[in-house]
Amino acid sequence: MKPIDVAAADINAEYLGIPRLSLMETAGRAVAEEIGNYADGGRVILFCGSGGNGGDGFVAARHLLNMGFEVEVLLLTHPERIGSAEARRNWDVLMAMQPEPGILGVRAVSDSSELFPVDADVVVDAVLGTGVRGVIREPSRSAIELINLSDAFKVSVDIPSGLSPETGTVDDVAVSADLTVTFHRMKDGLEKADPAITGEIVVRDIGIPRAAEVFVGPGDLLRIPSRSPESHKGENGRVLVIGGSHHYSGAPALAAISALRAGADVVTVAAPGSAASAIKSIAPDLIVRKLEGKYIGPGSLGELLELAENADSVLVGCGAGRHQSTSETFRELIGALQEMGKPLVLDADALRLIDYSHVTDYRDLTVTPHMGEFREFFKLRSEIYADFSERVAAFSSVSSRIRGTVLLKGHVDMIFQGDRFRLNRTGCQGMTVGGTGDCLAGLTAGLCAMGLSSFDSASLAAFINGKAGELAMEKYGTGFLASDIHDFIPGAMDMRTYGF
Ligand SMILES: NC(=O)C1=CN([C@@H]2O[C@H](COP(=O)(O)OP(=O)(O)OC[C@H]3O[C@@H](n4cnc5c(N)ncnc54)[C@H](O)[C@@H]3O)[C@@H](O)[C@H]2O)[C@@H](O)CC1
Ligand SMILES: [K+]
Repeated sequence: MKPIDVAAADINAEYLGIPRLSLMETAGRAVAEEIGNYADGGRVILFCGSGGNGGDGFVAARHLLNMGFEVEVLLLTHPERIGSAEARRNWDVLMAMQPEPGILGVRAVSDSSELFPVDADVVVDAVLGTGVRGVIREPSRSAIELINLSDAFKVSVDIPSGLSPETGTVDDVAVSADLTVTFHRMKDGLEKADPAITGEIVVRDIGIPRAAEVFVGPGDLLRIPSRSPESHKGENGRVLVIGGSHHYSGAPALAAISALRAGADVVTVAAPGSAASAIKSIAPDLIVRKLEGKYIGPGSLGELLELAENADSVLVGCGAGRHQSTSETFRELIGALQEMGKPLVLDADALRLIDYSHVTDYRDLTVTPHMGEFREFFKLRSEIYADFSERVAAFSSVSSRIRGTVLLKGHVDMIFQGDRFRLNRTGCQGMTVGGTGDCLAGLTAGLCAMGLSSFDSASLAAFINGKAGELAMEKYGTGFLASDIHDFIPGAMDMRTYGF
C-alpha cells in the first residue's frame, strides 16, 4: 500500500466507527507481542517520536511492562508538542502510572545532548512512521544514530524511521532494524527497501476491516491535490465538456458547473447552436463554444480537437442525443483523444452511441453508466444475479473488458478497474431526479483534470455526488433539483462535514 492508501483507510476505518485509539492500542500490543517472541525478558528502551508512531511506542511500553520487561521510554519532544491526540493520551497514561517501582523510566528529551548510548537488550524505534517528511531533524536524528550504534535487538514500529514509506529509499538517515513490525498491510516502501534497513518484516493486522478500503469514504478526500497558494488560473485543471443538442442544453451545463465546483479552474462547453445559446445565458461561469448544426456532427471534429488540445480532461455525451452523425463524430473524436492521451469521461448518450469495443485499450477512460447503459455499452443480455457478491464478481469481469474505469451507478455505486473495485454508499432516493448523472459525470471530469487517476476520480465523484445529494435532501426534501447539488459539493468535499 501507498501511505495515502493507509491514511485513507485509517480515516475510513474511523468513519466506520473504529476509534483510532483502538487502532493504536492494537498496534502497540502487536509490537510488544513480536518482542515477546524474540525475548522473554530483559531491558527495553523505546525512542518515541511526536506522532502516531511514538504513540504506538507508548502503548508497546505498557504491554512490555505487563510482560515482565524492564522498560525505559524516551519522548523525543516536549509532551506539549505531541501531535496526535491518541499518542498524547497514551503518554498521559504512562505519566499517570508514575512512580512505577523502578522498572519503568519515562522521560521527555528535547535536545540530543540529553540522549545517551543505548544499554538494553532490545531497542524500539518508534520515532517516525508514515508521517516522515524531509531531512530528519534533531533530536530524532541523534536517536536514529544511537539506535544504529547499539548492539541491542532493533525493532522498528511500522517502518524504520527515516525510510520513505512510498519509495523505500533513505533520503537522509534511517534506522537499520533487525525486525520491522508494520500494520494492516505491507507498505510499498518496505517491499522496495534494502533488507539491511528493514530486517525481517512482520505484517500485523490491527483490526482495520476490508470495508475501510472498499467503501469510498472521507479518507479518500486526502487524494485531492492541495492547491498551491501561488498557483494561477488554469493550473488546477481545465475541462472540456462536449454535449448538448437541439433538445438538450441542461445536461452539459449541469456537468460543467459540477466540474467547476469540484475545483477545476476553467470549464468550456462545446455544444450545437441553440443549446450553446441557452447555456451561455444561464451560466456566466462557463466558456461556451457554439458548434454548427442541431446535433454534433463531423463538421465540428476539427474544432473539438483544437479545444481538447488545452484541456486536461474531456467529458463527452451529456445531452448529445443519438443522431447518426453524432455517433460517427464521437467515434473519430475518441480515437483522436486516445492518441492525445487525454483523460476522457464518457457518459449518457455517448454510452448509447459507442460500445466497449471502440475503447478497450483507452487507459485514461472512465465510463459512467447506469444499469441500462451498462448493459447496452457492454452488449449484455439481462441477467438476474442472486446475491450481491455474485453481482460484483459478474460486473467486475465484464468491466475488465476495457482497460479504463467503469463507474456503474446504482443504490450502491460500483467502481471497477482491472481487478480493483470500490463501492460507494452515499446517495439518497432523491437522486433519481434527472440531471444527477450529469453532475456525477462533471465531478469525475473535474477530478481527472485536477490530476487524480480515473479510478480515484470515479470513486470520489460517486462519494461526493451522493453526499451532496444527501445534503440537498436534508435542506429541500426529496424534491431537490440536480442543480441544487452544485451548492452542496463544497460541503461534501470538506473533511469537517464528516467530523475529521
Ligand atoms: N494508519 C493507521 O491505521 C495507524 C497508524 N499508526 C501509527 O501512526 C503512524 C503515523 O502517524 P503520524 O501520521 O502522526 O506520523 P509519524 O508518527 O510517522 O510522524 C509524524 C511526526 O514526526 C515528526 N516528523 C515528521 N518528519 C520529521 C523529520 N523529518 N524529522 C523530525 N521529525 C519529523 C512530525 O512533526 C510529526 O509529529 C504510523 O506510522 C503508525 O505507526 C498506528 O497508531 C495504528 C493506526
Ligand atoms: K519507526
